Amino acid sequence: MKLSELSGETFSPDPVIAGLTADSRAVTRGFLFAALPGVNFDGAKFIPQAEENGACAVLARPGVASRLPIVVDTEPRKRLSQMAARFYPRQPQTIAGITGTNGKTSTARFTAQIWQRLGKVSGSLGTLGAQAENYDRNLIHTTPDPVMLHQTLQEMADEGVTHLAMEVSSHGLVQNRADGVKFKIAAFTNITQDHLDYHASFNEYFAAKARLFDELVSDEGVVVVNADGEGAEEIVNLVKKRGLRVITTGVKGESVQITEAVPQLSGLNLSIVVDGKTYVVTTPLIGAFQAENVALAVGVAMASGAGAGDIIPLLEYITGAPGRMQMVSSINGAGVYVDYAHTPDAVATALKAIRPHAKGRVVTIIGAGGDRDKAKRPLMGAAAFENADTVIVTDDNPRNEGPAAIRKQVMEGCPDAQEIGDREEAIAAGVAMLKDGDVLLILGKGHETGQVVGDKILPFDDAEVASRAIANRMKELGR
Ligand SMILES: CC(=O)N[C@H]1[C@@H](OP(=O)(O)OP(=O)(O)OC[C@H]2O[C@@H](n3ccc(=O)[nH]c3=O)[C@H](O)[C@@H]2O)O[C@H](CO)[C@@H](O)[C@@H]1O[C@H](C)C(=O)N[C@@H](C)C(=O)N[C@H](CCC(=O)O)C(=O)O
Ligand SMILES: Nc1ncnc2c1ncn2[C@@H]1O[C@H](COP(=O)(O)OP(=O)(O)OP(=O)(O)O)[C@@H](O)[C@H]1O
Ligand SMILES: N[C@H](CCC[C@H](N)C(=O)O)C(=O)O
Ligand SMILES: [Mg+2]
Repeated sequence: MKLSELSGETFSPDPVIAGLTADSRAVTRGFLFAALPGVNFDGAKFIPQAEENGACAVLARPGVASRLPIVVDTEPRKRLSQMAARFYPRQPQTIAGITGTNGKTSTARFTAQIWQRLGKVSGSLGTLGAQAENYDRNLIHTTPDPVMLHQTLQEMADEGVTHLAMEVSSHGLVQNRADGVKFKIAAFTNITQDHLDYHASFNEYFAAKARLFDELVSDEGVVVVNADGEGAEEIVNLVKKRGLRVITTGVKGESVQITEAVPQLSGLNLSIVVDGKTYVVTTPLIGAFQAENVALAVGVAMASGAGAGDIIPLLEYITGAPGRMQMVSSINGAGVYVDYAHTPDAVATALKAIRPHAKGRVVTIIGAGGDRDKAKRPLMGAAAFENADTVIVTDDNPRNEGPAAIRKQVMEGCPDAQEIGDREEAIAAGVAMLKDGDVLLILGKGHETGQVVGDKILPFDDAEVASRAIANRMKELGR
């Protein structure tokens, strides 16, 4: 594709663009290099390196000089997204963007499963990568950079995917990563504290999420809102101003109303009312909060044109996302679970959700990530203290921070907790204290397969480590 076609402007010379990237190190011959201002660097600094690597054009803010043809834009991130969408023009026909602090991955996975059982070729894209029946791609971010994103959307469309449920993170929204995506549906889970290391205030965090609803979803789009989530009312008001159709879901939902969500030992019984008709269904999911995510997924499927009577019976077959309230095994009649809660609200929610599964004590293991929102750490500790009987504080991706200092901040919220820095030892200690009827809930890493220490990723999988700890404990006990 020529630069003029890609940019919509006239250029002479008008080079053929072989690819796009915002990383000078990834430039090869014939690429357009997008020089983006970032948190650490101004990408303009890398134009010489991009040239050396074979770049034939540049995208940059006004005032940036280059001897290559240059596309100038005051919003280069937005422009890069538009260009990526032109370079990779095919997208699944129906894309639902899902945002919110907690529940995006779960809702995206549920939606894709519903569509699949309705006979659509469906997929999901987010924290767990991009997946469809014949497609599996690992992505570095929940919402990848626009080039990787549009390449993935095109590959999925070419694999026949027509229906895609896609997570849209607040970082992705601020950085315009998804501005070229044609969202027919936008869904909102909830908003509570997270990422205040990156967003200057909670209001800015909220404004980032709101972009999906006031700017990105199409004018003919449908918005689906979990009415039980914090921030729901604001989102509903905002989209009503735009005149978009709104579907609200949850206990307070008007379109998809949950009238009962009763946790069972191995599932969740739900009563859901749509258009005055009550549907009763048992899902195999653990955790009362999953009712919110399931109802939201039902709303998204309805927004895509399916009927409640076709959708709701399918919930019987829905499976949870890996690492979300996932039962690993049991020992001494005590269940061991792994969950991805890494915000104060998620910690409280997950622990409350596991309580009905414990006849005895709820033991939890918790840590907080380094180089991320520091203010949430004591709040996560306090949520653990308030909702568990025994708390062990350990490490969770210290990244470039001192792990002891992170643990100390978590322990401000739960001073009586046991502190065991080494995560494997912490899990072994948690397993060793279990008695008949207890539950151990290991929080924070969910599906992750590594512990990020400095710039190294050491292999670490909570479910695997917990299984090993259980096997060792059984040996010790002579079973
Ligand atoms: C805070 C944040 O989101 N930063 C992302 C952002 O970095 P940045 O623009 O600030 O980059 P920078 O380091 O200042 O560099 C500026 C520019 O120079 C370029 N550069 C840099 C060095 C070089 O040698 N050559 C070069 O061209 C960079 O590619 C960049 O375009 O753009 C980079 C390129 O796309 C991302 O890798 C980087 O993600 C960082 C590593 C990250 O960890 N992001 C996380 C927090 C994130 O995005 N998380 C969200 C939310 C997860 C959730 O759901 O909770 C996600 O969607 O995953
Ligand atoms: N509706 C909800 N309300 C509150 N907490 C929830 C909800 N859904 C999930 N959680 C909690 O949040 C954790 C993460 O869930 P999930 O992965 O679905 O969210 P996410 O929004 O995709 O997170 P991330 O931003 O890290 O990608 C779960 O393991 C659970 O503890
Ligand atoms: N998507 C989340 C992942 C957090 C997972 C937790 N294990 C951590 O490292 O804090 C984030 O970027 O905040
Ligand atoms: Mg996610």
